[in-house]
Amino acid sequence: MTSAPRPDSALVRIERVGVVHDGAVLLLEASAAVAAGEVLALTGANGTGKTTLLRVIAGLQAPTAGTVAVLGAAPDERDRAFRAALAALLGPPQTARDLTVAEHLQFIAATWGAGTAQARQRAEELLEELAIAPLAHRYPHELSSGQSQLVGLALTLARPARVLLLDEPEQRLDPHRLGLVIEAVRARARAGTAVVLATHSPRLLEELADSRLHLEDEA
Ligand SMILES: Nc1ncnc2c1ncn2[C@@H]1O[C@H](COP(=O)(O)OP(=O)(O)OP(=O)(O)O)[C@@H](O)[C@H]1O
Repeated sequence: MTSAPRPDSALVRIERVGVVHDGAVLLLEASAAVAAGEVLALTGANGTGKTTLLRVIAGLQAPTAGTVAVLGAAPDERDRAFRAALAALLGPPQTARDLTVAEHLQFIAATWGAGTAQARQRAEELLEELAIAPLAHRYPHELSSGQSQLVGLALTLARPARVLLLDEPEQRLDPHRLGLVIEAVRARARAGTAVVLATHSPRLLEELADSRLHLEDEA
């Protein structure tokens, strides 16, 4: 009797993924697998390809070598099922000048199926979780850089996600706020989300990461 092939338990699998652009190496070959509930940290010096690898997993950049699978399929940014499975904070999020922070959060929740009351509640929960409730009625251009980072994270966490990608979530955060972010990401992982994050923060690495992929420059 032949047994059926076992489904891949990894929500994210990258195999020998590399990116070359105009003759320049953006990312040397990288391989990793991330299961539900796991946090993989990408580390390495500036310019070793951490953001590039996150962009590849998010379907924003095609690899020039190797393969990447998210929930068993190649990333497709325009596929709604893929968009419903993956949330990413890669640089400042796009925001609308005429919507407050709370309205942005409600809008995202409503986009993904929440009714009005539920969307409002979801927004309040995220604002509380990241201690940014006092910013609820600010517009995006009325925030400090650290506050913008927290709001960007809240907007990302407002999306449904079995896979969460974060590029240096520690940026511009004070130690207390960084602790809140670590808690928030840990809670998502405990709920079964696979997390891939790039970081230069020893604390984040120590407190959050289950595994680490260290990227190197071209020798
Ligand atoms: N649009 C682009 N065109 C050409 N080269 C690029 C482009 N974006 C990034 N690179 C190059 O790709 C390499 C990897 O950049 P990437 O942003 O992925 O590094 P990183 O590890 O995230 O760096 P950091 O720690 O500074 O954030 C770098 O050498 C960078 O100069």
